[in-house]
This record gives sequence, C-alpha cells and structure tokens, in this order.
Amino acid sequence: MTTDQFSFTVTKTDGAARTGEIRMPRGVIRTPAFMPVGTAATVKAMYPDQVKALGADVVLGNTYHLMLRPTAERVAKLGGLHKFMNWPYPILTDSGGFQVMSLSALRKIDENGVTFQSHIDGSTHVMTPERSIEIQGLLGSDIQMQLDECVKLPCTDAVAEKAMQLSLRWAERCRVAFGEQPGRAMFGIVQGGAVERLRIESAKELAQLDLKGYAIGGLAVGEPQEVMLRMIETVEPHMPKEKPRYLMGVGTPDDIVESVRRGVDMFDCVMPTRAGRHGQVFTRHGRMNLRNARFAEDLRPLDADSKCVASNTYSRAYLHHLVRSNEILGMMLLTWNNLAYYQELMAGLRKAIADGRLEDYIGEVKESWAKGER
Ligand SMILES: Nc1cc(N)c2c(=O)[nH][nH]c(=O)c2c1
Repeated sequence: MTTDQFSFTVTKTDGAARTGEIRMPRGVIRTPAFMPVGTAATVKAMYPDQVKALGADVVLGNTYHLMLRPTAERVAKLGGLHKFMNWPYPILTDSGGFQVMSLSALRKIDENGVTFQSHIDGSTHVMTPERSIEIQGLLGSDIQMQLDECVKLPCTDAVAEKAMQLSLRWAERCRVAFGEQPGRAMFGIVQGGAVERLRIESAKELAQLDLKGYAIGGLAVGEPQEVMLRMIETVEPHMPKEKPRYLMGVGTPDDIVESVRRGVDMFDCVMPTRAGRHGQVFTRHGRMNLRNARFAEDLRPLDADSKCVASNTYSRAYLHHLVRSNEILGMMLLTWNNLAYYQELMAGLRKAIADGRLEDYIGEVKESWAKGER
C-alpha cells in the first residue's frame, strides 16, 4: 500500500447501518468499530497485544493528557506515539479541546483558541486549532480531530449556535494547518447542541470542506439517550455516506447498538475500561457490579460461553474478592472482560449487517441483556 492512501469503503448496508473498511498505512479499521481509550499512551490495565487480540483495530489517544505529560515534543523525539506505546496500528487522537473544558482549571475560550491551566502543575497553555493539529502531528496520529467547542446540555439555542459557528471556523483553520499528510486523515466534528437546524447547518458546512471523515460531537454530555438518538437521526442524512461517521464518547452497549442502527461507524468511550477498574462488568447477559456481596460465594465465571479467559475462567467469588480488596488483578481481569465483550458486540454487529439480519441480532442481544445474568 502506498503511503499516501487513506480510503473508506462501505461494504454492506442494512437499513441505515453499514459495514465498512478504513484502509490506512498502519492497518485496516473494520467498521462499525469500537476504539478503546488509551488516554496517556496506555489502555489502562491492558497490554497492547491483548487489546489487539480482542479485535481492536484502532485505539484513541488523548491530546490533552499527552501534551502536558510527557509533551508531544518529547513523544516525537522518542519516535512517535506508536513506537512509544508499542501500538503499531492506527491511532486516532482527539483535539484536546473537550478535555481542556472538562479537566483543566481557569480556562478562557475566544476566537483564537482556549487558554487554560494544566491540572497537573498549573502551567498556562494556549490551545489553538493550529496548535492542536501540530500536537497531533507530533504524536504521529493517523486520524486527527479538529479543535471544537462542545457545549454541555441543556443549553440555550444561542449558546449552541455560537459554539457551533466557532467550531466551523476552527475546522477550516485545522484543515489548513493539517495540510497534506499522506496516509493520515483529519476529521471534522458536527456540533449544534440539541437544536436540529444547527446540527443540519453544521453537517452541511463541514461537508463542504471535503474532509476524510466526520464526527458527531456534543453528545454523551448528559443528555437522555432519546435526545442523542434524535440528533443522530437529524444529522445522518446530511453527512456524506462515503465518509466514516464517528460518534464521540459513546457509549453503553445499548447506545452503540442504537447508533449503529442509525448509520454510525466508529465509537470511543471510557465506559468499558473505567467501569472495569471500578468493579462493573459488561457481559452478553447484561451488567453486574462485582462489589455486590451476592457474588461472594458464586463459583460461576462471568460468562462460560465467552472466548475470553477473564470471562470464562475466574469465578465471580474470586473477582468479587479482588474488587473488594482493590487488587490490581481485579482491574486487569474486569477491564479485559469488558473490552472483550465490547469487541464481541462490534463483531456481532458487523456480521449481522453483512448477513442482512441486523434487526434480528439487535433483538437477540437486547433479549439476552434483559434476561440478565445466568
Ligand atoms: N462526548 C464527547 C467526547 C469527546 N471526546 C468529544 C471531543 O473530543 N470533542 N468534541 C466533542 O463534542 C466531544 C464529545
């Protein structure tokens, strides 16, 4: 494959849902895809080859964390993020803007960008569209996200419109700053809060920029699922069908299933990894909180039918003990189980779409969740 190739091909459709392949020099991303979050150059509690073996084709890196520590310049000096974290496959990085607004102190947003203080040492930083793209390039990111302004919901239409318009102007600045990076891509981010006309305007304006892919941002920020799904239904017809659609920060297995149904191709969420570290597990039989005393003498595995060792071998009683004892192995095994289930769900969705039986598959998984643990 020549190094200037980035391609997306829709291979099958089932209603609005589709399977596809993003082909890049570092590998192929099978869609619908779930991207494990590798915040500070690590998918927490997992070895990179474990993450790959579970079926992940791409992981997400957080620009905000990496720019503060160890800094993008140092990662570049050390050979780039892929070499640094021993993940030779595609990496998508967010712009840093969302985490600036959620993690940093004393931040100010204006036309130029976001000025903020590091949550680590209080140092002051200015994140402009140009700087965000520069940092993502220094990291060696394969898919780089534009800098945008994500508003919390609920908010007034005026607040949503102001942020959406600023994000459009920043998208153009990011496109110019990104320039031509053979084999890499820059994605725009649709904003607009929960206002349908703003969402449509954002999607239409971004489509004019002819970017390699488009994210739906500003969701999974506290709104009810039905609002999120309505916004997806609103923008989907106005997003280029031949480009990947990425729903940022989503979500639970049900969020993912309902969003794939509506035409979303890519997802990222800390849910499976963060929940695993806190004793929460996702299985084909629904969710379980392993802290619960009812598991103290339960010798069954999490899921005897899973192919994952963490799911089919260790007893719930042992996992309960590890969680209650705050043992590192508990975090490792439950994270492993959760990522295994998320990737099993994505593989099931891809196969169901390819076989033209998505609605049946969705009915089967939801029935299994509803039946609960066995
Ligand atoms: N839920 C969300 C998670 C995210 N990482 C982002 C983001 O990085 N940018 N913009 C967004 O709107 C956004 C929403």
